[in-house]
Amino acid sequence: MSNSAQPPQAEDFYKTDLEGRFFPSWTEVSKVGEVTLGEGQQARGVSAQGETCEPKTDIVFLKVHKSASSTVMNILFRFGEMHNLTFAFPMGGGNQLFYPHHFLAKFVQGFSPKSPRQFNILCHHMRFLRPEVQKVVSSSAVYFSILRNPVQLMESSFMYYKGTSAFSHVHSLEEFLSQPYHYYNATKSDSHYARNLMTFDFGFNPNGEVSAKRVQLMLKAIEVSFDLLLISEYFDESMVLLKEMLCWDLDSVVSFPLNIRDSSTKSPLSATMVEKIKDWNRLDWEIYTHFNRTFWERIDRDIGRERMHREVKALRQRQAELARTCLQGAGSVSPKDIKDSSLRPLQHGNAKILGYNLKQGLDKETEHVCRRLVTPELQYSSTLQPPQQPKKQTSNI
Ligand SMILES: Nc1ncnc2c1ncn2[C@@H]1O[C@H](COP(=O)(O)OS(=O)(=O)O)[C@@H](OP(=O)(O)O)[C@H]1O
Repeated sequence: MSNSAQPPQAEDFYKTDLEGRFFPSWTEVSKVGEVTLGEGQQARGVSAQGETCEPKTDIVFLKVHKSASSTVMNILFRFGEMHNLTFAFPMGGGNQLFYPHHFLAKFVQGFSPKSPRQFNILCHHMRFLRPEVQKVVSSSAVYFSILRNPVQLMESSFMYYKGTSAFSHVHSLEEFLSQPYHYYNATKSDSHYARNLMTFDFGFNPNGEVSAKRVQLMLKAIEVSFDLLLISEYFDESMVLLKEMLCWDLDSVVSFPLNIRDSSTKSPLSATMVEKIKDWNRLDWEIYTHFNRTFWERIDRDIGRERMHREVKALRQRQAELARTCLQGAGSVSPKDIKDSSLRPLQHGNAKILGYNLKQGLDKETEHVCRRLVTPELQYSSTLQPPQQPKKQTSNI
């Protein structure tokens, strides 16, 4: 990651640890050897401070595109399945809540204004609209989302949404950035994939003017609605914050990265391109830099960096242990090498999305746990979804 792509606050936290490690985190940690159960193994129902707390089961997760949100969703699917929680599935059997429309309660399977219903977990892709969301969850629900550096987000989005109107006529992201208004038409229904995608997913206008006042209003509105904003560049730290907020144990937030791209479909970004992407996505940049700062302030306030370091270490050790138990080889594999077709993730645009092979000969219970960890979003969602009307939406974009 280019330094100039990174806002100030996030860089200095055990830098060397993070620089060498992005994917797959367990390959490095697995060298550590023995797995010890540290503070991270807090029993469910007991907070890190030793006070009792009730695990939270009413949850709204705004699944922001291209921000590691499928990995978070897998965590929610596993927790919900294990604890028999209800999910707000999209009506008609689709995978998205009629995105890119603003969310409406009636998009949820089983909800109708005449017989309103509340669900435990709302986590499928949607464009956020708080008053409508509030109709389908408890008033005590916890709201959270995840953000990603808009520079890397756009590079990912360009490859994944290569077929959309703004990107389909250019050969490279560089070409698009050389004259974006030539290719970008804000009135097209898929233009949001090309500019301020986070701003759009939070429900705001991605083409709005960037005045200080407007930015402040947007940040305030997000702050009022969301209890926690995770940062995908600091995924493990995010999981520690999440488990603390939800009063869950460490095992509940362990994951393998999902929906990850093969490096052959990633493009290097020059310093000039980084600056252009920041300018082009100015609203996203404002959101990201603000909540990246408050993320670290929250860690300092609630956990402290030393304890965070220990918790992250425990989490990575647990992931390494699970990887050794569950996976063939060192980690993710190319889609053509995934032996079990039910574990093959959706391939989209120009992105090559990696997956996993499970070890052979696992006992039934272990196989179940391992399979769930690596089941791609669409397959997992279908498994959990009760039988319903013929499908209306099918794609993952
Ligand atoms: N654990 C973890 N930490 C950091 N980053 C992660 C993690 N898991 C997934 N990813 C990266 O997230 C990108 C996919 O995001 P989404 O799952 O939100 O995409 S989607 O909108 O649902 O298609 C995708 O980014 P790109 O590889 O750059 O495309 C993934 O690599």
